[in-house]
Amino acid sequence: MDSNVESPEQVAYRRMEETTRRLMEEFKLQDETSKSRGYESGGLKVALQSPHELPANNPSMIYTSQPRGSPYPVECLLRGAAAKRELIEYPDFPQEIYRASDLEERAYSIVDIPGKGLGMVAAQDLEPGELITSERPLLLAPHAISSPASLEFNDDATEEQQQAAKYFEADRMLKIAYERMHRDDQAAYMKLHNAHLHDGSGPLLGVMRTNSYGLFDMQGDTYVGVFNDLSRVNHSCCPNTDRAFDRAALSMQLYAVRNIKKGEEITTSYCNHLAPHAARQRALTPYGILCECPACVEHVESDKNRSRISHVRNSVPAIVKWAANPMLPDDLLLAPSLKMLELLELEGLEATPQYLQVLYHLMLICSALGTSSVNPGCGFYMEKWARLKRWDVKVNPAERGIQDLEKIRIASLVRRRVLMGKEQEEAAAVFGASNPEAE
Ligand SMILES: C[S@@+](CC[C@H](N)C(=O)[O-])C[C@H]1O[C@@H](n2cnc3c(N)ncnc32)[C@H](O)[C@@H]1O
Repeated sequence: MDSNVESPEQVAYRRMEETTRRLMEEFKLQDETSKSRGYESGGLKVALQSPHELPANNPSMIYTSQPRGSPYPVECLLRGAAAKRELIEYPDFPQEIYRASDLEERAYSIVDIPGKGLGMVAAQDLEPGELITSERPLLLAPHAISSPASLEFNDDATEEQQQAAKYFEADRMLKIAYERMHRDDQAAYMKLHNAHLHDGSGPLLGVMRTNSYGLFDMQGDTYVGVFNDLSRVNHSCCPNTDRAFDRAALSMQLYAVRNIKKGEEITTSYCNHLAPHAARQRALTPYGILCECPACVEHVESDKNRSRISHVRNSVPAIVKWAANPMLPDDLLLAPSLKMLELLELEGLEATPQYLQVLYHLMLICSALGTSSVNPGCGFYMEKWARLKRWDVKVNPAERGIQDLEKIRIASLVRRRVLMGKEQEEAAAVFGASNPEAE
């Protein structure tokens, strides 16, 4: 190899040094902590003490590799001692995970995708709910790092100067974290795509802004992470996967939300993909993406469909009322729910809460109607729902599902007029005297 040719990492380092020099000159900075003529930074005190020795309201940035002692740690940049404490005191933290590269067979590979750079494709057929990979970030930091609140500006500082100073400070903070990272992780970070080469972001911030996913909220900050493989997944407004962050293992899980064929591209959403086309395009512009997914190509029709879908609400109380009232037709809720499911699948919106909500409604409706009268029946929708719902980190799906199913079971007995003595009492307790069957 020609030794005069710079590697991508060397180019990135050189650019980082150039940016640093230019900004040091522009703001007359003497060293990292000195006061400049244009602005003063209070954000760069580095705390190396144990979090237990620092007061909870200590504003210093904490640089820490977590989980400590793990062969596969995450370089974390945390805002204050309380944030570090909250991170490491999370229930069951730390759970160890495998690196995808340690596994003999991976469910995906990273390849060139025409017009999109690199991307992830399925190395095998995948089913809805199937885990594709679980990966720890290379670097974790507060989302708001690119606008440090601790900067104070002179009155005559222009907006442009203020923006440049914010990006500069952010890159300096990221540089400290970067220098603590393992060499392999540094190289992997620098190889990632940077869509912010010309807007004043330093190279580390540019990579972070291009490749990070939101992970969780802690102490009023949203934390984001940059990944080695997961950051290679390209965007689609009809994504075939969804993501869930496991805090105990400090890792992001990527799972299929519909059938994915071997060789098919694996996609995720970088924005609110239920929003109208124009809003999505605005959100994707900083990534340099002109999305050509089916929803963007046919955006007039798709916007109408997505607007209808965005109005899907929790209808469990209405379903229970219908189930307990035999005067109402059997297909009152079944037909519109089936149509809504079809629309969601047509739009490729399986990675939305609305999809789960409609599957759940169908599960309850079919349960009330009895398995024999509906095809494919309650079990079919329940299985689909449960496969995706198990990734929901917020709710214990088993508990909620069982409670609602119990209500529906009683309501459907009312509907089918097959109530026994004890069930009549239960129905009276659930539906009160307004229910003719329970009186
Ligand atoms: C997080 S990276 C994804 C991996 C990237 N393709 C790479 O080569 O490393 C985001 C960048 O990928 C490209 N990208 C992602 N989704 C795209 C899409 N739907 N169409 C075109 N380019 C896309 C854009 O250049 C974007 O800035």
